[in-house]
Amino acid sequence: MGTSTTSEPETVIATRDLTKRFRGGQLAVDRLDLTVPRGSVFGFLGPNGSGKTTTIRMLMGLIEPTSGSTALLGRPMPVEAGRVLPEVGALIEGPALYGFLSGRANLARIDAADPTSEPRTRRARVDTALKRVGLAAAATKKARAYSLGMKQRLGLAAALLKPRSLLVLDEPTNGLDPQGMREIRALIRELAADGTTIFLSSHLLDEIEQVCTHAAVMSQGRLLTQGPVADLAAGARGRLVVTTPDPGEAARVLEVHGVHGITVSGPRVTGHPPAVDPPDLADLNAALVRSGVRVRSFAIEGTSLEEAFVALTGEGFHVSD
Ligand SMILES: Nc1ncnc2c1ncn2[C@@H]1O[C@H](COP(=O)(O)OP(=O)(O)OP(=O)(O)O)[C@@H](O)[C@H]1O
Repeated sequence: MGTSTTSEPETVIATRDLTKRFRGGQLAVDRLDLTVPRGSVFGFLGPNGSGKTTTIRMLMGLIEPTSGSTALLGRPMPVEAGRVLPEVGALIEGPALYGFLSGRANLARIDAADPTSEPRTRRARVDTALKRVGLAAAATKKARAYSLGMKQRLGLAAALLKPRSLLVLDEPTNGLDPQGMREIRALIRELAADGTTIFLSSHLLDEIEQVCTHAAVMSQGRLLTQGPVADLAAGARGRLVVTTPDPGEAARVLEVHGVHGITVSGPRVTGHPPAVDPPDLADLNAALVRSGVRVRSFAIEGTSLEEAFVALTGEGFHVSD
């Protein structure tokens, strides 16, 4: 399923200087240049309030940008929305479902609302979509009896009633328990394996690392970086972790030697090594020992996206769930 554009553009989402300033003056998205390659699972990462939902709403033509431009599937939006949007499935801010209807009846209603969908093949389309998301057995249950994860899967099924080139999912695992999250992530991987480009927002770094091939990192409406996840994570230097019975002195010595963002928790002192590539860790260790710090362990931990984020912003990736 998936690709039905004739032109098959290599870039499925491209924004240039995309900006949204709300009426109150809030600059939610600031000159965003996003490039989402075809076939990617693209994670749009950022803490709460960093502008992800606003961007997605602009991409889908739900709100107007203040300035800048957007192209979906190689076509300018919103002027070509009529041609583009049928190829784009979206799940934004949770699916709108009727609790008193079954999962199947909900999908049938959504399908019927699409003037281009053929009524005679509706049942087959709905059943295929239900099967796709693993809800065939629960098809006749009322939607209000569905778990949050099942509701989310039903929302995805709605987005999959037609073959799509692109799926845009806003925080698809938000509010789900770990099992629900695993199910949605597995489904995203399956859809991607079929060739659908998937653009998903998340405030969860590990989620992006688990499912995405590419990512863009947002902070306060601005794009910090974008590219293949492996490249972003490789750019991080990792966190220095020292365990010692002398944490105060260790912190002082490390700071003098250019380690920044130091935190002390019991015997554990962590921080970011100086931006020398590669940092001379042997010298750092020797400096500690010279100052009489008793070093029990000295290691670099994790070169994850989280470290990349910290390195880019100089701050932790704090989010309120
Ligand atoms: N309709 C609106 N009017 C005014 N300000 C808004 C509006 N919608 C969002 N904002 C502001 O724009 C900024 C970005 O919000 P947005 O919802 O896009 O962020 P987000 O990264 O999606 O965060 P979350 O994960 O919490 O939804 C925030 O400061 C928010 O308060």
